[in-house]
Amino acid sequence: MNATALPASLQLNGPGDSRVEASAFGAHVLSWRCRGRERLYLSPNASFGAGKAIRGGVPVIFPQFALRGGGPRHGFARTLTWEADPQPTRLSFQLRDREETRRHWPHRFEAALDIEPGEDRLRIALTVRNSDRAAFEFSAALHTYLAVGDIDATLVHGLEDRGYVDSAHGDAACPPTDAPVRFDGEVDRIYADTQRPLRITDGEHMLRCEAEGFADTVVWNPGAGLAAGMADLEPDGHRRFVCVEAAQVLQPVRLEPGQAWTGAQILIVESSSAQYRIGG
Ligand SMILES: O=P(O)(O)OC[C@H]1O[C@@H](O)[C@H](O)[C@@H](O)[C@@H]1O
Repeated sequence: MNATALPASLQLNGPGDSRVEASAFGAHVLSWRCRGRERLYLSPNASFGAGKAIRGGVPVIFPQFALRGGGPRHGFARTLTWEADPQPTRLSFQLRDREETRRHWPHRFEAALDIEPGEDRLRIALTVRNSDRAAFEFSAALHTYLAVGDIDATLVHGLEDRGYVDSAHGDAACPPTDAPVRFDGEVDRIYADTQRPLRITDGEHMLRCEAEGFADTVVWNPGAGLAAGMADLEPDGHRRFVCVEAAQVLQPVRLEPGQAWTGAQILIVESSSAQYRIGG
């Protein structure tokens, strides 16, 4: 990690060799090592600052997704400093409404991010509570950058029978492809109602990805063309990650005063399996 370009971080060892690192800036998971290797991609060119989110790890998207709202792209949560409250078995961060948040989104809220490393897994949970006197709606996502050996060999399994919104092509509604998602250029899709586990393979390794509370899944890789214009990505950096995001985008969450919502993403290391190899 480039220490000068990234904020200070907190570390926590879980069972086995599981070890997570996260920053209070954005409540951003920067690293998760498990079973002998780093499982998240963090760009060596990543930087942070006012309105500048860290490229890689797990950005927290709240209270809006992309430009679907009047505030900053992907919301303000990923570029504000949260309050750290480390616990023995998890890293916890809290964010409450303040002048900077009310400027973009005029609601009183409490958000918490809990990051819990297990022997073969990482659980990341976002909780939002309405502390206002009126109902509000929001979108959210855990914008996870999974490390892969090579994007050309990477497949996302489990979405074969789901239609999707193609954000790369004017939000066109597309039918199911009956095949794993593969990457040979920009892929930017929102899949609705994806309740089952997904499997991400890169020809060598396999990760299972589960979600609770989040109804949608966003799959994103910029491809070579867009990546070349991203200053905080290393040359060919797009080859080293795929974003599989647990998301609530197409149907925003509505909370009445006093109500709370929790969405979680669980990443689970699985051993490689021939049945998931390309062409297998
Ligand atoms: O560059 P950003 O703001 O972190 O966004 C990265 C990508 O995030 C994804 O979630 C979106 O679907 C893409 O459209 C977007 O390009």
